[in-house]
Amino acid sequence: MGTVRETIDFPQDQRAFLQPYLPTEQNSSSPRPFVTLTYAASLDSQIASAPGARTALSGPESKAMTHYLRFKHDAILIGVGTAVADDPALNCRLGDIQSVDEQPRPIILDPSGRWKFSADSHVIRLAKEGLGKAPFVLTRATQPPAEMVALLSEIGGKFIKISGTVLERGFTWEKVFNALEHEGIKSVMIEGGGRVINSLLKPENKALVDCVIVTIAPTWLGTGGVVVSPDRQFHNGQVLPAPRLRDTIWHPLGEDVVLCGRLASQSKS
Ligand SMILES: NC(=O)c1ccc[n+]([C@@H]2O[C@H](COP(=O)([O-])OP(=O)(O)OC[C@H]3O[C@@H](n4cnc5c(N)ncnc54)[C@H](O)[C@@H]3O)[C@@H](O)[C@H]2O)c1
Ligand SMILES: Nc1nc(=O)c(N)c(NC[C@H](O)[C@H](O)[C@H](O)COP(=O)(O)O)[nH]1
Repeated sequence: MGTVRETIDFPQDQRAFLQPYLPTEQNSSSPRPFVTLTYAASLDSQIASAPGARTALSGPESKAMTHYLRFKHDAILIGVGTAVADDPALNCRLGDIQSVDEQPRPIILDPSGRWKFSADSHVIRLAKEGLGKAPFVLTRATQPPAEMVALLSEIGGKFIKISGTVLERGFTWEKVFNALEHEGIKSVMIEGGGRVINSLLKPENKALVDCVIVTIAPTWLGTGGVVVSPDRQFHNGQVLPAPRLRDTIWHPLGEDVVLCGRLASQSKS
């Protein structure tokens, strides 16, 4: 049975506040992709009610905004924890989309082959039906399983091998962005999950992030969920400055508030 084609509307008159935070043509001449870090959090800074639990936090208006962001980026990137927990679609369901060429490319960071996708996985099904692009899976494996290689290649996706050192069982971000640049990807929105977000907020990585867009939902999830709270960093016994946003806008959207800001240049101070 085919997938029901859902169409989401993000009204034109609500789009303007995001404009200063979106990738532009000027950015596209930069050697590395424009990076937007975006997620939805509860009032207790949690993005899921438990590790591995898919948790809807965004209301319909901010969900529509996320689809607009997907429309404005060349790629959507998630960690394997999110791929396994959410079986996400990773496509844009905005009415603006005219053809699959306008869809963002799903990128999954899966160093050790935890994501056991099949023809039934949401993102694969959508790509088969022309409702999204096929994923690129970043891996450390020299020989990923042949049936997965075949499934991806049938729909225009692939495994991309990232070699060299790995950071806390993850890839170094420079290598990830180099790989995306090599694929001609000029802008990427990083949607999570917890480990990916907390890693990007570390002092050594935060200069790689151009904009941060957080949806804050008016709810508390309670202890035990997936928390956005980067480790406190020390240097010579001193606590390093905590990440902080500048150029902020707080924009109410439905019952949520959307916080936009920038991290990058602050890390140089
Ligand atoms: N509310 C939201 O906006 C939102 C968004 C995305 C995910 N989520 C939730 O987050 C949860 C998953 O989060 P998680 O922390 O378990 O997994 P994750 O999605 O952050 O994936 C982490 C994995 O990615 C891989 N990885 C590769 N390079 C990495 C790097 N440089 N840094 C960090 N990881 C790297 C590692 O294998 C690591 O274990 C799920 O419950 C999902 O529903 C919520
Ligand atoms: N903006 C946002 N609000 C949420 O309430 C929520 N849970 C996510 N989560 C992001 C994560 O990347 C999910 O995996 C995708 O939101 C899956 O969504 P799709 O199936 O692709 O529509 N993101």
